Amino acid sequence: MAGTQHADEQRTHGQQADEERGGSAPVGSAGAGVPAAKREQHSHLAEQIEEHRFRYYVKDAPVVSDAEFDRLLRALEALEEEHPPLRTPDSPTQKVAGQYQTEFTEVAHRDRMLSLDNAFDAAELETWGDRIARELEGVEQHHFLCELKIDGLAVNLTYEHGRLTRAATRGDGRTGEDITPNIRTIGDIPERLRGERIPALVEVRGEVFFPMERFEELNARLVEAEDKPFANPRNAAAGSLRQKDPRVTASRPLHMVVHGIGAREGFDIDCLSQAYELLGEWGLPTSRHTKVVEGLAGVREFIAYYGENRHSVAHEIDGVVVKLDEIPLQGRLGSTSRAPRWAIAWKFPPEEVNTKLTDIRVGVGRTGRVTPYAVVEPVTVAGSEVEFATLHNQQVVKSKGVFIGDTVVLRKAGDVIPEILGPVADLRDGSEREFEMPAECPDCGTALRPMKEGDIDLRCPNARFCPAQLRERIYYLAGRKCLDIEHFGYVAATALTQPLEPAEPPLMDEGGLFELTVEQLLPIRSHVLDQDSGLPKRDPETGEEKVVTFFANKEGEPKKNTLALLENIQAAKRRPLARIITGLSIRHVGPVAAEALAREFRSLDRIAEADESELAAADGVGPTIAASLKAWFAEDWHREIVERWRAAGVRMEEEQPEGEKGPRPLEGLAVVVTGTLQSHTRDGAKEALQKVGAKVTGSVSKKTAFVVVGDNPGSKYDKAVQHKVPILDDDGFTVLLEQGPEAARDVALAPPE
Ligand SMILES: NC(=O)c1ccc[n+]([C@@H]2O[C@H](COP(=O)([O-])OP(=O)(O)OC[C@H]3O[C@@H](n4cnc5c(N)ncnc54)[C@H](O)[C@@H]3O)[C@@H](O)[C@H]2O)c1
Ligand SMILES: [Zn+2]
Repeated sequence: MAGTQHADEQRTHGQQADEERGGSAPVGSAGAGVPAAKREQHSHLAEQIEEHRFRYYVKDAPVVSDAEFDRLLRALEALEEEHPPLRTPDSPTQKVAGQYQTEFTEVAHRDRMLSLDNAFDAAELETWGDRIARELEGVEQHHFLCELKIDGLAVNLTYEHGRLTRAATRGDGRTGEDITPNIRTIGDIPERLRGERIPALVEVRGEVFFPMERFEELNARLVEAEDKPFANPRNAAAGSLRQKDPRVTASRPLHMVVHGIGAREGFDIDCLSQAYELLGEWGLPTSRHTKVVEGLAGVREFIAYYGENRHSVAHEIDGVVVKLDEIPLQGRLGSTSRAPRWAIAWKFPPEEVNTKLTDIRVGVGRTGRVTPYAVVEPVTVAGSEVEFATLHNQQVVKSKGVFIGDTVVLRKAGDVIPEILGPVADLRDGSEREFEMPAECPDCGTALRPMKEGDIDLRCPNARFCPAQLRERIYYLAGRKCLDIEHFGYVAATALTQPLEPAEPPLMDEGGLFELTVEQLLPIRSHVLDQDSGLPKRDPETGEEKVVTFFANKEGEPKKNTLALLENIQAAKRRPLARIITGLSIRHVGPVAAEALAREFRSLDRIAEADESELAAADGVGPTIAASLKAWFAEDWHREIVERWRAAGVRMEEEQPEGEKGPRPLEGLAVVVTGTLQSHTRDGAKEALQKVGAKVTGSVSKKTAFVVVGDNPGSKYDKAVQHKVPILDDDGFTVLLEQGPEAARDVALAPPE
């Protein structure tokens, strides 16, 4: 079947549908016989929908979420279902988007561009599948082509003899906007098709999208230029493509994925999936995530898979599109005025909602970092209720362009913490205000400041007495990454550091952790704080702040968990050294750095005594961590914590790992390895040295015991000569490992003349 023939047939189907509906509505008195209230409701809804479509398709700045828009459209459909005379051909339910006057030249599509019908649940998908089966009775076989639904905007690319001659938006499906110069700036889209069997004509349909990970950067640039930021990446895609000046489009990271074909000449093809293969060979960006399946079971499997793995794909997806793969069968099913009958869109639950940004507050973290966060009118998104969203720092608040009082687009994708995408700027009424970072710590009143020049983050410098910092440190210390103490969660950390009663908290800093007694715990009454905001949680019924006696039961006796908690705290003293180090909350010393420190120095005292260059030279440590360690140990109260822990019996030395308990003749010696050795790889040499107790460091100093040099040793060799450090070659290295330092010194190389 020739492509153009198929296109004509589709057009006829559409027109028929239009005419049928036109015939059923009495001309000049749309909705006659329908109660006036219903007619009014209908026209009000229709008006709202048209307004939203205009904002969405023309201004690229919708003011309601897609979910909200879909609700309105469904309400209109329900009304028309109830009162069919209301379903006139110009109803928004019967049209593809709509036709608007824009600054672009109008161009006709050779073949109509349609929208898609939706299936919102399994039953609707089933109904669609049944209908296909009914219509195709007698047909031996049909297949479903499953694709991802990309959240962008549809474009129609016309290729004539392999040359891109025109590109247009969807418009009302018959006529779109001419965006040819803009499309030419998109790198994914070839100017000329290459390869074989290039047809005389083909309309290629696809979705242009804006990658989520580049979105923040775009809005930051717009805000800086005092332009309006976009509310989400789909609007950014549409807004970037529909630019009068194609140079602006060229500056935006737009991409496209092919999802259909329209009119064609000299291009006969049986299946859409085969068409995609050819389009891919010609250099067009096709999707790797399509699949041809036989029955609805296969469709359901595809939907389930991408429902679970929605974020494993490079672009944002908002559903799955299922199409009949055989093109002649598509023609047989035809289309309505707005959507093909041979395809259906399965929508995933929305990840974006609109809500009000009621406030921006700041929270104080474990290291004193003060982080702004958004307080929003509670909304449910991706299955959970969201009240807060992180804003990272004052720079991020600025670059997102959001004001307090704005309606904002909030996104919660999978397990990721909720974030604010952007403001719905068109809804501003002038009462919104810009966020200002407070000058003082909200928990202790100390003046905030950056800790280093050039730091964006502001911190509360009152590390010792700031109650928020202590609470967060204690919570972290008891947590998974450190001491991993069961029954010691956020409520316990709050109760121990900032109780309502007694006036003096049992923990003034982390030093007292292992000395806690049951007598100290029983009288504690405290708030239950929300971990995201640090604010007291309230009783949903009375609205009062929740106060708990966390450790004692009604009789004032210790709860079972309280006793277990105390035991667990004692047991935690024997955790590996790296976990103890991590628990000290030293800046830049997370679990990985702590592992490195424990491995290289094997004792907390040696870390405290090491000088900065020695620390910096250790593998996995480096200058930033070294400086931070020095600064930490310089504080008296920090050293007091260590002493109290030592007295309580906390592990201060790394135990020798099993299997490494052999003799350690090089214990404490610093050795540098440089150049390529014949006998060992670099890592192998290091391991061999560490096994016998040596400390492998990265730079040569007076304290270096040996420098082992291979081929092409570089400057470390010169340094060794300069500091008169014994130099060993491959053979000398073997002597060092097998016979020890005395023997090695004897075979050290003579310094050069
Ligand atoms: N928030 C608002 O104010 C507002 C206003 C109007 C429309 N909308 C939103 O726009 C959407 C409705 O627009 P619609 O009529 O384009 O319908 P649709 O988005 O539900 O489906 C049709 C479109 O899906 C796209 N698509 C993506 N991947 C595809 C694939 N693999 N195969 C085929 N098509 C694919 C095409 O662009 C096609 O035109 C809804 O999500 C609606 O919520 C929102
Ligand atoms: Zn503070």
